[in-house]
Amino acid sequence: MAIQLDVGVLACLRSGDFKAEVESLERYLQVLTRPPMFTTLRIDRSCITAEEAEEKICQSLEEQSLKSGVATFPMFWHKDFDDCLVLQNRGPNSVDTVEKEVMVDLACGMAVLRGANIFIQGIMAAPTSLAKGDAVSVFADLDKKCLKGLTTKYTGRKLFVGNGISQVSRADVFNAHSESLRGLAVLMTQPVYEAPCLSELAFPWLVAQNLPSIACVHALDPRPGQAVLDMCAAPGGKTSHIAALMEHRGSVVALEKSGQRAKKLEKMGLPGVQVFTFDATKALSPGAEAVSGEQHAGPAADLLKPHGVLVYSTCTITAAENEEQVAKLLAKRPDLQLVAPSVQLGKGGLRGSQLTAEQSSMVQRFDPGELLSCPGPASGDLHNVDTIGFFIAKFVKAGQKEGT
Ligand SMILES: C[S@@+](CC[C@H](N)C(=O)[O-])C[C@H]1O[C@@H](n2cnc3c(N)ncnc32)[C@H](O)[C@@H]1O
Repeated sequence: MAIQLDVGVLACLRSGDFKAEVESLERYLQVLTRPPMFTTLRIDRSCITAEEAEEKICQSLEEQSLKSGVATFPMFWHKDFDDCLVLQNRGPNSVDTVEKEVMVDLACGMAVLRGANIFIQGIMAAPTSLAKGDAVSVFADLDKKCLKGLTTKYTGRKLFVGNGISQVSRADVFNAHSESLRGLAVLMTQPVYEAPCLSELAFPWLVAQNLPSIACVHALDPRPGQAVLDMCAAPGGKTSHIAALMEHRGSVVALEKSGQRAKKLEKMGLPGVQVFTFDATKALSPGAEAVSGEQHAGPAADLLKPHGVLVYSTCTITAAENEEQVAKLLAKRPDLQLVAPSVQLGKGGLRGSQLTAEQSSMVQRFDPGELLSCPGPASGDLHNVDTIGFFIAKFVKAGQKEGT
């Protein structure tokens, strides 16, 4: 698969003074055409020991491997985080297609690239002859144009994601009653990209989470008994990590402006976590006012107590949402000091941003485009770079009193 820019736009950029920008854009487009080559699992070490967790995960991966025939995955503990297991994915494999084709929707296709099997609701089209036990080739509908229930081969743009064994007939899929809609439809036996199937690792003490999100909560470094405010909480990956590092002792207030997402988070029943449907930009101390267009670090600084720690993070790599927000906050709030996290995995800030060299060295920018830079990251560090795009900045508030 390749992502292509409009030829006219590209020619225009190349003809101008944008050579570096075009090169960097092309690097991103290459990286974005494949899934990350690592899966990271966060373990709530307040519930289980490292040895027990590792044993149970290995056992589950071996069971998956026996079912699907896909070999199990090399696994190691992240050297900086004792609650993070890293699994090495594989691919792209060269896989020959078979005659029967099953089309799946784009979201389902993307999940298959990250190790999932196919459930009935993801299927868009299948041949009329499809029977349980058939070998099938699975394609993702790239343009969302495949008609549900199509009986002929789809001829639009499609991405081959691998082969599998159908667990259902066509009638099972398209005449399905609502209760059977959740069933397994295709067990992937020859995926183009191989990764552990996360739905099969359903342990209460395990969360599949991107490495930068894990690094973000470690930068905050919450301790038992403290009080923490999570201002954009759902689906709750970081909230649950905060609660785990606090060993579920202390108080975590989780704000989420979407009622539906807040409800789901509340249903997780995390001990010590109070969930509120609330717009965090309105969570200001009396007398303070939100400035429109500013990110949540505006109000958060007001709410922070003296010596309190504020961690600002985004899952984007744009300077406008990252370095520029940090620079604005530092200019506006002399009581906030930018500090380096104890573990610095992400690279520093963008060159040429509004941050000084010293400030840049303290923020963490996770930028998958680095994978293709020259020289690239050392092979032992690939799992720290082959991640989603992310940004983390940590501040400490000045003050008289002790506390967090
Ligand atoms: C990227 S997700 C956050 C991921 C989350 N921190 C985690 O680690 O699982 C962003 C969430 O912030 C919520 N959100 C956006 N603006 C908000 C606001 N002003 N107040 C509260 N929540 C907000 C969105 O509804 C969405 O659920």
